[in-house]
Amino acid sequence: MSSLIPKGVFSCPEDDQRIRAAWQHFLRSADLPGDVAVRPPVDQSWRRCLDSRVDPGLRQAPEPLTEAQLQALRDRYRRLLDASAPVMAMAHELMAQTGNIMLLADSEGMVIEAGGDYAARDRAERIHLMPGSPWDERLCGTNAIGTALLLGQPVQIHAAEHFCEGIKHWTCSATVIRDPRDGHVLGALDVSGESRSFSRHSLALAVTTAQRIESALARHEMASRYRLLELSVEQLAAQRDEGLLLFDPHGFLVRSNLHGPAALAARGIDLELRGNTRLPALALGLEGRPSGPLPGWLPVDWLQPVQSRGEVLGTLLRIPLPSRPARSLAAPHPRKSVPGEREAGFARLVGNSAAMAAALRKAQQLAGCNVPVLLHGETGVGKEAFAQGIHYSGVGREGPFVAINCGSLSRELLASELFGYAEGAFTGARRGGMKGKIEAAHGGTLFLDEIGEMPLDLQSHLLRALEEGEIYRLGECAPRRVEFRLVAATHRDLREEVAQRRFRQDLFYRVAVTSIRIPPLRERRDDIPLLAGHILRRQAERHGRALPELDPEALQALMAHDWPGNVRELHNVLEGMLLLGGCRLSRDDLPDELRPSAWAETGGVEGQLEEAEREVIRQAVERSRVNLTQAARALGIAKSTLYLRLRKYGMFRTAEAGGRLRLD
Ligand SMILES: Nc1ncnc2c1ncn2[C@@H]1O[C@H](COP(=O)(O)OP(=O)(O)OP(=O)(O)O)[C@@H](O)[C@H]1O
Repeated sequence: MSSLIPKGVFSCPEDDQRIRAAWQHFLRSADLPGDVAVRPPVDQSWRRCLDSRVDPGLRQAPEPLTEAQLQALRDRYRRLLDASAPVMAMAHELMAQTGNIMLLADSEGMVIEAGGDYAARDRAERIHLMPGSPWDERLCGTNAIGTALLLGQPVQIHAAEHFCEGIKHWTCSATVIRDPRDGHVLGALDVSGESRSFSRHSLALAVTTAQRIESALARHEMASRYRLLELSVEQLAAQRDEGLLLFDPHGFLVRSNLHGPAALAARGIDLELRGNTRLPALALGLEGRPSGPLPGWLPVDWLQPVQSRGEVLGTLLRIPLPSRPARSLAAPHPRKSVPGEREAGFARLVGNSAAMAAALRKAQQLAGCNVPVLLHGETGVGKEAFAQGIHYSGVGREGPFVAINCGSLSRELLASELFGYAEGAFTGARRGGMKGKIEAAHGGTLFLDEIGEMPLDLQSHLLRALEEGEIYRLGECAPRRVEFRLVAATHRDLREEVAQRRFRQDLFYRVAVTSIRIPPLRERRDDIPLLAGHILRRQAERHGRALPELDPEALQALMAHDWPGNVRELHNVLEGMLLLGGCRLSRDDLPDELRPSAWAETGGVEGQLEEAEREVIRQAVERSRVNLTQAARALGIAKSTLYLRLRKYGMFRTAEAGGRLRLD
């Protein structure tokens, strides 16, 4: 991301005359007069211009590219152009009649896009400040685009500060645009106008616009990584004896399967698997093929493009383990689970609804693949139960399962719980220090509940633990090796948290791409009968009670409820009913919030009156043992009215043993 505006980058138009005189002196003697303060970035740039023999009498930048050449350049910079299109369009509108233009340049200073005031654009074209023209400092002397690119920071160049005569009636502010993945400079954003339009704010505008472009780039990047992983996850999860490394279209490593490090080591390939590992040869060219010569150790038939609808989104590098012959790339054999089969770790998760089946299928698929998994869902939907399922069905099932909730601890406590501490690290620290949860999860799974609540600085330490496989206990200088699988959970939208800068983007990439949404109970009401039966059986056993029968009316109420607390709430309700009710659990045994008033959706006073009426009618009918003439008389209403009311409230008059009413 662009840094904040450093000191000394603003021009002082009131010094313009003196700076022009200093420039003339500089051209004569190759040095500045002692009494004029030319700002350091300008002074240094003039000296570079002299060294590069830039012609100070230049009246304009070199001739622009032809239309075809410019188009080819723009194709190369498609990603940057797409990310900046909305802000350039806005600049066009906002800068109308301000005398200012906005320019986007590539990393060499070649202008690739322009927007803003039309009249100013016409005047800018006279000095070739336009798409297709190069504004490299070595060609055009001191200028905001070229100088910002050389310095890698924002800079304002006003009037006489420009090195070449023909540009001295312009004022320009520019900053660099960096690639959010690794911070390398992608290009520059410039705001320019004739010198009378000078404003200090132009530089602020350039910096904020560049930041918006960087954010857009990061969002695009996140979305395409998401797609790439979605497309490759089945292959990465498959239990095959080969190393699989997934690379994005720019040649950055996205993921490795479990055998990746072993396959590299077995073949003596020296490639460290870290978050920013890059194989430049795997950067894809325009036609979706690797753009550079492959390293000697990499035969072309190890490469498999990952495609969607004809577009190549990345590359899967498949490294056969030396003992086995390489398999045909065309015939991958992903491990398939038998339909309906539920792996051991997931056996205690109940539910056959389509939504639950989809979540379970994905969890079983990811369990076999050593990637972090993010579980997304409301409270009580079963995130921890899923995490355990993934652990007990995964490769580390023999190791420990360690859970910690990031939302329930203060920052300090969470830090020491996660990373542990050395003896004497702080007052009250235990003698001998303490092992943290990450170390405790070594060889197994760490379940980080509510990861979205983790403070930003701890997120960096967690990322390091994931990427480098080492942690430092608080107060210790030597790292400790840790190897664990991360399963994280959150109820938050982590993309939004990243956008709001409350969650680190690199950690998001690491954990959120392989995510599973666990649907809330209200989206899978079909599961409630099965779940209710399962919970009642378990609780009856636990409390040494006979298994009670659940009245259909009560079940219907359970199915109609919205369950803000999801399965946990259902569990608590049923346990309470079991302990307080008899051998048949009816609607009367339901807690108040699930009684008819809560499931009748009318709500408010009207709803409550109706509920009261319904209850009076029910009692009268039951007391009369479903003799409706007698019940109507007891209620003081006509029998026909009673019929209408019974229909309205969904009661029908078939009496069960004991004369109870049931819902229609
Ligand atoms: N599909 C299911 N089948 C059986 N039991 C379930 C299921 N889903 C959840 N449970 C049970 O519901 C209770 C709550 O589940 P769990 O603690 O996993 O939820 P959670 O999403 O992690 O909750 P929180 O967000 O509050 O931490 C547990 O007792 C769990 O065993």
